[in-house]
Amino acid sequence: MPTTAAIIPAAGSGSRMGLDHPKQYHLLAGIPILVHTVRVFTSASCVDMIVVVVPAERVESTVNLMADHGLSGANLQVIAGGERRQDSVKAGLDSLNAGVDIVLVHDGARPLLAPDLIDRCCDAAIEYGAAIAAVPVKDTLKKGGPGGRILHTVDRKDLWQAQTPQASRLSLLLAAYDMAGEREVTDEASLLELAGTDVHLVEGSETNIKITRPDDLIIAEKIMQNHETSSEKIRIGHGYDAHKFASDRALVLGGVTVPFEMGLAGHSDADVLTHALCDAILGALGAGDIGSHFPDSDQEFLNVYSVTLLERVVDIAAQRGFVLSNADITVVCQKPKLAPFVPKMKEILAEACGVDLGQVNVKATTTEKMGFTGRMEGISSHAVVLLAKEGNCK
Ligand SMILES: Nc1ccn([C@@H]2O[C@H](COP(=O)(O)OP(=O)(O)OP(=O)(O)O)[C@@H](O)[C@H]2O)c(=O)n1
Ligand SMILES: C[C@](O)(CO)[C@H](O)COP(=O)(O)O
Repeated sequence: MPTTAAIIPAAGSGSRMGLDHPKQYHLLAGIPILVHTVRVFTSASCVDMIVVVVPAERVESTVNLMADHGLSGANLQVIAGGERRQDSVKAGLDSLNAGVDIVLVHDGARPLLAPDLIDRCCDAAIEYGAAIAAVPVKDTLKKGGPGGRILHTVDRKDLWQAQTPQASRLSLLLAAYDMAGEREVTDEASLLELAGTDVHLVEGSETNIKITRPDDLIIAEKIMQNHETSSEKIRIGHGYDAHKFASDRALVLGGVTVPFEMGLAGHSDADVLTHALCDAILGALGAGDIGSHFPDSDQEFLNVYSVTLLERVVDIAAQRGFVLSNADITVVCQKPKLAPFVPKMKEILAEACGVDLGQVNVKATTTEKMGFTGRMEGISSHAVVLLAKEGNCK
């Protein structure tokens, strides 16, 4: 298979959207538009590498943003764009190594493309040299003149509205750029046509919209709701943690200080039950674990009340549009007996997660003196959670 690179131009200012930030960073269903777009390309089997082209001042923050959403690695590069879309695309082309055969250019502001459209554009570029996504014009078109007067009607027969991806052999697009010089274009096909390259049409979709004006966000939200697969509506996660007993510590479990002659060792308050719940939520999000978000090398978290960490984890989920549907936690503890404290634990954890009491369950068990917990070396805990997209959890 030819080596294929995707270039995602996302360095625009989004002036027509009228936001105080570039539209490609605006949240769509709780996730930045650009993250949605890049995610589709990371799942495309024909794409070997992705170059995201962003405003120069946002390169570093975009790298972090992608990593926060589990998008990182040698095959995902973020580089600075240029003044015009075509300059940003050229910056992407210049970043590619000579081994790339096919290049797909796709607007970062088009997050709703279907993965199969990427494959079809790629296949067409391999077959014909160049191909773009497009949809047949369905409205009657008018040429407007001064004062909004109609000059004439444009025959819409055989007219197509160009979209992206716009795909071609890398060599053809580089040659087209060389030939075009400073000519202003609004898509790659224009350059290829000017260079005499036959460009083929691949039927796209009306849902592959470019988010350009405020109304487009309303349309995109609705399309996203219909697109969301079950994995984007609900997410399951598991968390596990264990801590050793320590004589000079308080025993904190589920946010409750439990009277006992020993506590648990740890950088924080070592609340093993709450840590397992944090890891289950982060696991459901694909967002790492408690150690990656609250490192035990950071003085900020020395002896921290772990329920405050849980609140921050719940915020991370909320930023991605997820709320806790329910949690089931099992703490494995030979001694002390925890049953009297379970109701308070549930109350504290439910409040921290912003859910009803019935959505958080806490169970305590011994191991009949088997294993490290049975030998009173420490306490462990498992947690399982179900997260749901806002509006889908009841
Ligand atoms: N200098 C530029 C201008 C645009 N783009 C990208 O090209 C795509 C399509 O451009 P458009 O929708 O016009 O985005 P903006 O230029 O940001 O919008 P506006 O024209 O409203 O300012 C977008 O993903 C945009 O980020 C880019 O990478 N570099
Ligand atoms: C490339 C494109 O999306 C095809 O429709 C369109 O030309 C981009 O235009 P913009 O003004 O840069 O959004």
